Amino acid sequence: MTERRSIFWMRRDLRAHDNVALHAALSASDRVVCVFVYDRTILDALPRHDRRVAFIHASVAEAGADIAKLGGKLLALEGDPAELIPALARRHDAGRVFANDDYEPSARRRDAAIAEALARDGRELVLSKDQVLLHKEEVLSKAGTPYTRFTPYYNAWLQRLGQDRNILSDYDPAPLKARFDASVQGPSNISLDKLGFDEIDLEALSLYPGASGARRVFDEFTGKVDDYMARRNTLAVAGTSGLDIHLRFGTMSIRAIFRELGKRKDTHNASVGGWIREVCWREYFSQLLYHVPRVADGPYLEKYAQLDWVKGKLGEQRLAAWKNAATGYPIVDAAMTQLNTTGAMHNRARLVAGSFLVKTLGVDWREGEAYFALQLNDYDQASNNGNWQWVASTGADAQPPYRIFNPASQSQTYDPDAAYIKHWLPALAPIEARHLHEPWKRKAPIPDYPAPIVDLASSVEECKRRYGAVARAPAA
Ligand SMILES: Cc1cc2nc3c(=O)[nH]c(=O)nc-3n(C[C@H](O)[C@H](O)[C@H](O)COP(=O)(O)OP(=O)(O)OC[C@H]3O[C@@H](n4cnc5c(N)ncnc54)[C@H](O)[C@@H]3O)c2cc1C
Repeated sequence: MTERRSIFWMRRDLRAHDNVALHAALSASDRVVCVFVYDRTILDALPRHDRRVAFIHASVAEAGADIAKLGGKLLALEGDPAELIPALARRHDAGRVFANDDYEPSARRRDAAIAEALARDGRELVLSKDQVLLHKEEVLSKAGTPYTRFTPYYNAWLQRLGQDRNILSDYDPAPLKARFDASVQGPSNISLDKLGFDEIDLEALSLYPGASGARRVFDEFTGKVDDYMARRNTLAVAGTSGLDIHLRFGTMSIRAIFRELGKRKDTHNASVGGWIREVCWREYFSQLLYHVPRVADGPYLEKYAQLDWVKGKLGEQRLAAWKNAATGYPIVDAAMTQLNTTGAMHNRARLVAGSFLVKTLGVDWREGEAYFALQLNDYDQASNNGNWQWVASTGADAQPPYRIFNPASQSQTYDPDAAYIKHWLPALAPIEARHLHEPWKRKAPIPDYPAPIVDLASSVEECKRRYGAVARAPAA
């Protein structure tokens, strides 16, 4: 049955093409009003200079232009969606609001409130799967419970993908373009200045917004995907896809990515398979946050709530040194400099810097999680939380508690020539690489560079004591 009028509400799916909710709205309606809301309840907490807001702004502009090319219009609003969406539905007498599902606890609360407000007026919020290939109850164990270990989840996920090619369907809006409503009054975008944010030169940060940016990054990656497994851990090379921000904001459909990779004759080569496995971690953490939302506030393994973190003045000093790239461990300081200046950080560097904060400095992983949430261009609550809990050994299928990343050996293995360190800390360029892996072994201290803030050997003992105390504690 077609509705007279519907709303398509664009959120973390900043594209017109192959967008499930947009396609659902066009399929079910005579007229579709498209809207994006700059959500003040999220934006008000962000600093003025926020790379993600600039990326979203440019991507909304491109999505709006693409919708206009199809004969429609994207309306941009600013405020609280909990008020704006029901009001817009009333104004246009829309029976249904279509949007793509968001699995974060705060988004689910928002959507539940909006669904309730719409229902009071006899309207409906319709949510579709778009952000991931498989969601919610689609990958469950034989007992019907969510997976809390990655490998069985991955095997079941692969099997499910292999069984149903429709999962990769292309939701092309073009055949339905006559149903776009271009008559809606209001702006197609709002300037960054009016929103209270700075313009940012994204290209200088190698960030290319919108569907065109995603296409550019994807095409570049397909040219080098065969080397993914060989190069993905080398800190000084761009051996990974760089699709993170595009997956985060939906500037490219995950289905399109898989369709295109599937066209290759050698889909099963180790590098493509290895990359697909990494993408599965994203879906694993997404379903985990959906099924176990309490992980947003504390450890999945609840006994680790008792960990005796370094707190008070010492904890604050250590956290500040970590954030400010002043730990005296070049690999960690280079990683934090990359994050602070660009919003990006290599996955291996995230593991090293994360482990350093939690296991070497003894600071609560939630401090690191919160800092990454503020800084990362690709910040995604499920992936960030899941990875921090992996590093801290508190998560569902995390690394063992006594596995501690040694910053010196990580540096030697993944940045042997110290090229990554020297790139992000150019003042250290004249220093020999071996002294940058273990500066404390150098006869004279490195000029103008801090001494290590903790001794590595004692920090290992301290970490074992901290985790051991919980392991020995009687069950609650
Ligand atoms: C402490 C910590 C925090 C992290 N926080 C985030 C975050 O907020 N957002 C985020 O997208 N990733 C996060 N990651 C995972 C990973 O570092 C990034 O996804 C990756 O660096 C993105 O670069 P890429 O797109 O070039 O990766 P590629 O290696 O090309 O991987 C392709 C895609 O797979 C997904 N992926 C890869 N590795 C992981 C992983 N370990 N967990 C979940 N998804 C993964 C991402 O969507 C990524 O874009 C975090 C990792 C750590 C250790």
